[in-house]
Amino acid sequence: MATDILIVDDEADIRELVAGILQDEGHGTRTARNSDEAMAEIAKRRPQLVFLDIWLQGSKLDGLEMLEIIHRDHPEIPIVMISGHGNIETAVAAIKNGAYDFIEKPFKADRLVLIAQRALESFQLKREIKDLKRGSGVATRFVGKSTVMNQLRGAIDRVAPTNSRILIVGPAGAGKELAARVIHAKSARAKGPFVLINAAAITPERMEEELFGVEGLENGSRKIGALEEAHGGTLFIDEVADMPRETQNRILRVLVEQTFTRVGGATKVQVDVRLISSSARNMEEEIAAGRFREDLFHRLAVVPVRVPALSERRDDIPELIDFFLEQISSATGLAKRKIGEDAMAVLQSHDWPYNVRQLRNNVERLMILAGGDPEAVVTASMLPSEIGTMVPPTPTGAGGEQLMGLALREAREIFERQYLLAQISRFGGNISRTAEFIGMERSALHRKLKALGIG
Ligand SMILES: Nc1ncnc2c1ncn2[C@@H]1O[C@H](COP(=O)(O)OP(=O)(O)OP(=O)(O)O)[C@@H](O)[C@H]1O
Repeated sequence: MATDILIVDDEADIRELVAGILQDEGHGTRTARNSDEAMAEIAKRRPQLVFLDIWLQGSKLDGLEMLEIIHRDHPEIPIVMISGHGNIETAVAAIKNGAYDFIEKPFKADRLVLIAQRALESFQLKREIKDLKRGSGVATRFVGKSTVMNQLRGAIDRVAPTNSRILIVGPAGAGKELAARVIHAKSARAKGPFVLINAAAITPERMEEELFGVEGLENGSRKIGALEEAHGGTLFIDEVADMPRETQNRILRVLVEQTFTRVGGATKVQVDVRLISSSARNMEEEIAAGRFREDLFHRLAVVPVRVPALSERRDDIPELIDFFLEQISSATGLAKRKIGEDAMAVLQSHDWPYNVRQLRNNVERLMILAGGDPEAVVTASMLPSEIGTMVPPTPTGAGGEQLMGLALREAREIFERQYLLAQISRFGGNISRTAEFIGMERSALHRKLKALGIG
């Protein structure tokens, strides 16, 4: 991810110099001349690092006052004070008040680059720690008060404390994995590991090694598999219907015999693992077609749990959107957005074939596309065409609004193009994975890319 450094200085020369040096190192920079501009930039998107001049001529707040506010609101952002010759004492005081470091004018490019590097690493570390701390909490927060969600919650509360094996069924992206995590978190195994293995993402050849581990590797070592890793906790097999027949046979044997051997080994391994599996496919059909063993199905689905499609609980959509705005904003620093009533109505009536994951991805996309103004309200006309109908600009006598509408549409296309290109490059050019991630069908993404003049 590109870095984002804010440089606050009243002297244009210094701003340009610092920005230039950092840009040469590949960093992204923004600049501000005074406290008002700086605060507006920070509100727009949380920077990863701030260079802050101690003396800010013609600014409402000086550097030390700003330090106090930024540090209070965003203690995780490192702030490097830029001090003039002779005010080292002030710079030292700034460090006592929470600044990360200071750099004295005139400075050498090398020192600036080094300080920036170190400060960015500190930011990254703090964020990772925060994510880790937050991880379990967020990952198990199950949003939604609709009747179907309350029923699901009730079912989860009943099955969680038991040790029964559970099969969670429901459409793609509806929250099956999340339900499994909630069950684990509410079980007596909560302090133990939660290990996930996705049967659809692993080749049949590797599946057994991943599940059971391997013995007798080249250097004589062994690798433990998911079953052993989950000892004392829960093993979640996602898309269990995609498990090859041979692996189904072995799993069944493990469930009957309660022990297994690693691939290439003879040692009998015994583990204490609760098995939760999930499937987006209709298991009865899989069994009828001979693709899934019926006896295994009955052993896995001691208790079946169904996660409803998003279209069965439209009442939950506003709360889910709020939750994702908050979650994405705190994870990425993007400004939260207000969703206008007309946009909310469209979002609530959309069918969401890829369910909550697709909704979440669209919220992220809107946050990126909404541009710089954090106060801007997302209207129905800003929604991507595959969700709402793109509302055509209101024709007026003078044609001004129409032109404005066209300009907006063009700007949105540019943003959208950038967004899609960024996602595609994130997945190494793999269109299928990109499509899955942003919750679009592959063919729809292709059409969209064509329409935007890409590929
Ligand atoms: N009720 C909910 N509250 C908050 N977040 C949710 C909820 N349901 C799903 N999510 C979020 O939506 C995304 C998709 O959910 P999840 O991965 O659990 O779906 P899934 O059914 O397992 O998907 P797949 O079938 O593709 O494996 C995740 O980011 C998850 O955290």
